[in-house]
Amino acid sequence: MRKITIAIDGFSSCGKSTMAKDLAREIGYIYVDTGAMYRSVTLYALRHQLFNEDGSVKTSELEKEMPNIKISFQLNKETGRPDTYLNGVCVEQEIRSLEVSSHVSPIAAVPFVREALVAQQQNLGKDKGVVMDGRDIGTTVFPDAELKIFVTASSEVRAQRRFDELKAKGMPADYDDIKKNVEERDYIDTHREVSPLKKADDAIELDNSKLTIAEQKEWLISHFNHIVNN
Ligand SMILES: Nc1ncnc2c1ncn2[C@@H]1O[C@H](COP(=O)(O)OP(=O)(O)OP(=O)(O)O)[C@@H](O)[C@H]1O
Ligand SMILES: Nc1ccn([C@@H]2O[C@H](COP(=O)(O)O)[C@@H](O)[C@H]2O)c(=O)n1
Repeated sequence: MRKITIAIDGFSSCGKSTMAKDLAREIGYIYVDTGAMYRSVTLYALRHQLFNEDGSVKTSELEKEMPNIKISFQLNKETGRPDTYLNGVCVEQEIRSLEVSSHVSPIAAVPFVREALVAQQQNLGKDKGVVMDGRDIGTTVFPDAELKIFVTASSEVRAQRRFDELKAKGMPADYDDIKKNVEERDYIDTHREVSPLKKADDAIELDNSKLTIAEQKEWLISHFNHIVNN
């Protein structure tokens, strides 16, 4: 069966990576979480004091540090999913913290950061057979992707899902803080100058507010089958 490129974009915490991971596992494709890459640069910047007091990025310092930031993925045999590594150390937990979530969108708006990560993403997907999720996969990273999905859900639903997830993991969570973070990231991601979050003209939109995880997986597999069988 021919291999294709699948781009899943959308708003924060709407279920993109859940959909992308489920599909990749089902069809035997590589899964790439591009948000994890922006989060890793953010973690590095936090650890190296590369933010100003007001939360803006110390861009010239960060630019000098970019050659020292190496991001990679390794399959976790227990979860069956790729873990994110920053300079050879697994940072899968740390990059999901609210502190990283609160600083990531300004980092992702920096043009040289995007340029470096987009080049790496294009390289990871150059042989097709990849499901990649993010904000600009269908518009910038792989504008020729055969299947493009744009996922949405209300901010209340998204915050509630994230809140439930953190609670289930026994982690501290405040619904209002999470909702505020989700909305702030959406605003910065849709308003930045370089590759703002937007639906590609040829993307299929899915509002999954009222869908279960199983239903959205079935919906996505049917779109995949339609493309590869026609
Ligand atoms: N249809 C759904 N119904 C209920 N919960 C869902 C659904 N889809 C995803 N979730 C849950 O919502 C949470 C956020 O999902 P996920 O991490 O996949 O979102 P995301 O869009 O990749 O987020 P981010 O942009 O922050 O990386 C997870 O706890 C996930 O299990
Ligand atoms: N292709 C992408 C992916 C992510 N971002 C930025 O990273 C943030 C975190 O992404 P998550 O998917 O893990 O939530 C996100 O809010 C964006 O600022 C991006 O710009 N482009």
